Amino acid sequence: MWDNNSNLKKRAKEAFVRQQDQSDCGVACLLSVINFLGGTSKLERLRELSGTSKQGTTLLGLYQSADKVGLKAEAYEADLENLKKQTDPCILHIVKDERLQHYIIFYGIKDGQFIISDPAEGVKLVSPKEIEKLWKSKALLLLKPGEDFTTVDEKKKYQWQWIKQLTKEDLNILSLALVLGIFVSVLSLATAIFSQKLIDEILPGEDTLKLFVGLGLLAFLLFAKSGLSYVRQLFLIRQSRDFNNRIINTFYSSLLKLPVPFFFNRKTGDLIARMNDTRRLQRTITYIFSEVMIDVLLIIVASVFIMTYSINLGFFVLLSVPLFFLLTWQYNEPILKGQQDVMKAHSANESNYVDTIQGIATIKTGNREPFFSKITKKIYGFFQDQIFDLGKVGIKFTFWADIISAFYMVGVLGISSMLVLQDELLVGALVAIFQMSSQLIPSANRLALTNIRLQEARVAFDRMYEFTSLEPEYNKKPEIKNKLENDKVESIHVSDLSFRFPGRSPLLKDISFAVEKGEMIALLGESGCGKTTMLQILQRFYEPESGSLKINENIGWGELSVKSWRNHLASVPQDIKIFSGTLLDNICLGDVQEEDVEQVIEFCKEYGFSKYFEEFPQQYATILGEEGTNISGGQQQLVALARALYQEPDLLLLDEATSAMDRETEQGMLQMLMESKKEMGIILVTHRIKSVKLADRIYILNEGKITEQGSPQELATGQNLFSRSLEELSV
Ligand SMILES: Nc1ncnc2c1ncn2[C@@H]1O[C@H](COP(=O)(O)OP(=O)(O)OP(=O)(O)O)[C@@H](O)[C@H]1O
Repeated sequence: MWDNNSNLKKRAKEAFVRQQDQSDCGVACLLSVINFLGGTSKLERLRELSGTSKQGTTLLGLYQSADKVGLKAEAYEADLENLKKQTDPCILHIVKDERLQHYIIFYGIKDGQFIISDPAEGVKLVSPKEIEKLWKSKALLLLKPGEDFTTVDEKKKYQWQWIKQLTKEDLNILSLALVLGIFVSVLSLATAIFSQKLIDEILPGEDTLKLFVGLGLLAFLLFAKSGLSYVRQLFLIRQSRDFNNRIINTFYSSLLKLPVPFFFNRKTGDLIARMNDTRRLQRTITYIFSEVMIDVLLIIVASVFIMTYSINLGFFVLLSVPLFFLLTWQYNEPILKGQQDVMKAHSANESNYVDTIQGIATIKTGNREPFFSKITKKIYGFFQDQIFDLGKVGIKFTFWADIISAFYMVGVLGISSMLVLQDELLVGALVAIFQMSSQLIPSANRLALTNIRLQEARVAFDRMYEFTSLEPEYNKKPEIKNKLENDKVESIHVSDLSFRFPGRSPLLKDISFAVEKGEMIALLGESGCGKTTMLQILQRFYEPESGSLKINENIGWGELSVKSWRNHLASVPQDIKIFSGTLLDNICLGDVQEEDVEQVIEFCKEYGFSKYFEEFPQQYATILGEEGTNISGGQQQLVALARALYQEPDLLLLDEATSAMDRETEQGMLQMLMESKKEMGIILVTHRIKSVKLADRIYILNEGKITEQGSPQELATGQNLFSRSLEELSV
């Protein structure tokens, strides 16, 4: 037991996360516990994993999200005596002020008092009596680190490996750029040295020959500097291009491997903003690898050079450099916070653009342009305010950096002038020292800003890494062998399948149904009863909570990889996506080769699509999507149906796939499907009773369960949704 553990309260305080609003108390508790155990996560992610809504989080939602972040969670009902004995943090479900549902954390006991972390108030000691009063439900969630729990240190290690992997190919080119940079910096000191020789030796000696030789040498060095600088810049932009290509490709391809719900729950604008953030990463990497060394060298070389004229002056120069670092240290926090705020506001702004442009028709029909303009103005205004605030911090920083530079330049000039007056320094040397000092200041300034640059890149990197570190759906079970490689799916049997969205009550309960090749079955049910979700589970977008699915009666679902399973099915969803490209591209969804053209045209003729597609302005070459012709909802469904059938699936999932078609087209397509089903099994989800009537079997879903099943003839005589809809149809 943690009795009298004085360190515990301190650790609890360090780990404390304050709730942002009342609905957040559960996830704030969870994040505090994660911090306490040495891990790391984000409120946003926990909110999503736990299904936190405006009403808050259920204990079940917390349990499920804890499991997903690698914690071992156990839910109990306990009493005060059991609680006292706990040696791991526990989230308690309490009722505050007799009405408010709330979560708090119990960490342990100190001097007979309970160490409690309340996300609304902070860490405090509470008497057993008070706990008894608050903790009426006696429900607690015990949390321990599980096998998959990643600590901050481990995360850093993975991040470092990721960065190393990404920059491995750049090291050669960056090293070359570095070497060239060193030459360029040393050569840029040539002017200063020549000025000194000119003023102190050549001009007083009136030696014209020496003057021309000197000028020639200077010209040569300056030309060499320009040439080397040119080559170095070329190297750097090449590295920048290659690095950006590499990082975006890596980021984007790992993004596409993430499970579908990830995209359902994210704003497109936020993803785009994060991709744009990669440039910050590239700039910092280039700077760290190629310029930091140059700045360090320039400061050392210039200081040593100044020391050769005057030791004291050299020390003065060297000692002034830390002042820039001191200043940066002072401004580190506000600049970092400002950068984070700007990045967040940038994401929100991009998301708003995507949202409003995608919803333009709804906005216009409702004459809501003024409202959305106002919202956009506000969001953009907020984004600009964040840039402004960061700019203000930047200006203040620059102001103080200028003051330090002025102090430094006056100091250098003052000391060297005194040395000239005391005949310890020649005027030419003074000019050279002044020139070198002027070159040294920007280097010292840049060097001092390294930490801020690093932090900025770290924020951008963290935002990217958050996504790239998520588990891709394909890799979940890499050892799986594809048992179905050359075989076709002849039948599927779903048994006792249950499913719920994180933190929500069960949506599908013990669902069982079957479909065989040559059959069309229909799922019928009220809106929101889970039909679309069932089809999404079949596509393996979501994992069911329990139940099984057998393919061809003997292959378990888990014995197939997600990828190979999807090779056997095709779907027409409710929301159809038409991609930018020709009609042909949209049907093939891949590299269209010359031989495919004939094949697609033949396929469309055979399946009865050609009479619709030949009416398109350029027939199969008609450009569709964002940059092309807009097509009607019914035409979009025709394209999507052709796309699905062209894949020759064994299982076809149709979710309101003909709802926007005219009666005649719909009848034609249903007829075609009735003929095609000999090659596949079809699952139809529709509210259209005329289509349902064509099914071989109907499954009626009600309140998450299949309440009735049978052929249309069998169900028509009973009392159910199908028979009632039939009656309405005949009225
Ligand atoms: N990603 C999600 N997270 C949480 N709840 C969700 C999510 N997607 C859907 N739901 C909820 O699940 C329920 C079932 O949705 P689903 O789309 O499966 O219904 P449906 O039967 O297909 O409805 P319709 O006939 O209107 O198409 C709905 O209440 C919906 O709000």
